[in-house]
Amino acid sequence: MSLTIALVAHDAAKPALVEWVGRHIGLLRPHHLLATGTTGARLRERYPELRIEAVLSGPLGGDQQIGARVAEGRVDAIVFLFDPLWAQPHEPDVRALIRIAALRDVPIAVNLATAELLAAALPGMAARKAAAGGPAAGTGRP
Ligand SMILES: O=C(CO)COP(=O)(O)O
Repeated sequence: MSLTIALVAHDAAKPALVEWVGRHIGLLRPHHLLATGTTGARLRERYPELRIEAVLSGPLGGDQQIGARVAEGRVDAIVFLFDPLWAQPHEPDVRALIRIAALRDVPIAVNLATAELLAAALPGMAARKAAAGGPAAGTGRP
């Protein structure tokens, strides 16, 4: 069963996310990829073969849109490479996305080291979701 994986990166981290997707493209291809606007555009441009659903750009509400799906249990994993060196105008939205992922127990990788671990875990997550016949994550409570 396919997973829904949200991909989000602040500008300084977009190249790293684009490379991460390229390294794991075979693993990612069967899954539903969801991205904030500019991240999604960057990924589509580089990997036109991937189907990527893009929501609004982060500063225009894209983080909130993804957060709403997390709240609804419709996102299985998130890679969110935020910029740890620069404050964002939509900082409350950034915090809200991380918070709702923590609350709903959805795996969220906020750096490349964790994104690599997440990539390695994807096949197992997909198998568990298939066995459960439903969301692999997002249904738990801390
Ligand atoms: O700002 C973001 C996440 O907080 C990312 O948004 P973009 O992908 O539109 O740049």
